[in-house]
Amino acid sequence: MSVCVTLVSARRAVAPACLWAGWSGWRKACAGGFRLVPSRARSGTRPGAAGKLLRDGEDRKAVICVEGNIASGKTTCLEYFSKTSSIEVLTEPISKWRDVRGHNPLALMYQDPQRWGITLQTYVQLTMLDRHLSAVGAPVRMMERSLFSAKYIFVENLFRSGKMPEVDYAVLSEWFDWITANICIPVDLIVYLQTSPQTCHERLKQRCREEEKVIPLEYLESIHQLYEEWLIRRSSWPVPAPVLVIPADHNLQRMLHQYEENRAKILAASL
Ligand SMILES: Nc1ncnc2c1ncn2[C@@H]1O[C@H](COP(=O)(O)OP(=O)(O)O)[C@@H](O)[C@H]1O
Ligand SMILES: Nc1ccn([C@H]2C[C@H](O)[C@@H](COP(=O)(O)O)O2)c(=O)n1
Repeated sequence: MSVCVTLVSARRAVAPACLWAGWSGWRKACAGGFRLVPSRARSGTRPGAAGKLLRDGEDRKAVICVEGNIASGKTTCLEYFSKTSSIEVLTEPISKWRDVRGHNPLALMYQDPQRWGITLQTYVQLTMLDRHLSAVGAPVRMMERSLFSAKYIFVENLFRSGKMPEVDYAVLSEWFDWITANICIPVDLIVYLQTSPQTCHERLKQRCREEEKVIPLEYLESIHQLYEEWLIRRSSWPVPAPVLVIPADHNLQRMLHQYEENRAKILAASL
């Protein structure tokens, strides 16, 4: 008999009604949530999974994370692949970052990173974990960014640039280390959309997201350097999966052509 640890998804974390209803009410409320089971019994399924909690039934699905600088074209790439029936895309939960119970931590972070960086990044960590653990119907899950880039790129950038106090960085790092030590976050392929910071700056201005109007070119240059250190030079943090680099400074037509050219390599992650 396998021992199952049942946790509730972030969407169900606060459930006062079922707490009052006792254990059976709790079980009922959790029925639509997810189960994390110890991977001990199937430690052969994924490297590094042994002993960690694994989302029940999801371990056989391929996970592709599309990484890249702000406005590098990740959403556009995901939109293109969303037309493939075997792929289910999961965009970044940015609408949540712009509205958590009426507050906008993304805007606050850009206004005052020293004060609000920890607030945004704690919430990003939670919502990205939720994305990684969410159920998908299709055999391939294509995600925009990952729990890993949230920590290795954005938290790191805030800290290194002196905009995050050391204690905030320490607390976020403790959370990240606990999550990755105890929960299996499988990634089979990273697709890195490699752009110049200048291209991103142009696309950012064109997209014109209100919160991002304050972003200078230097910010995009720092994010770019961190991505290059992580995925190209491999000199900073562990890379959780093979990396497919797609040069992404080209116009849209040429990018779509490149996506088509790389389709087989991308889908090979699911074989
Ligand atoms: N290859 C491209 N050439 C020109 N503009 C692009 C290209 N790809 C995306 N865009 C535009 O650039 C902006 C940012 O693209 P988006 O896909 O939202 O980036 P991301 O999701 O990485 O932030 C959007 O306005 C989008 O329409
Ligand atoms: N961990 C993160 C992830 C994203 N952001 C910011 C950067 C952008 O302003 C926005 C969404 O990014 P995009 O998908 O457009 O590249 O969220 C952050 O601050 N921290």
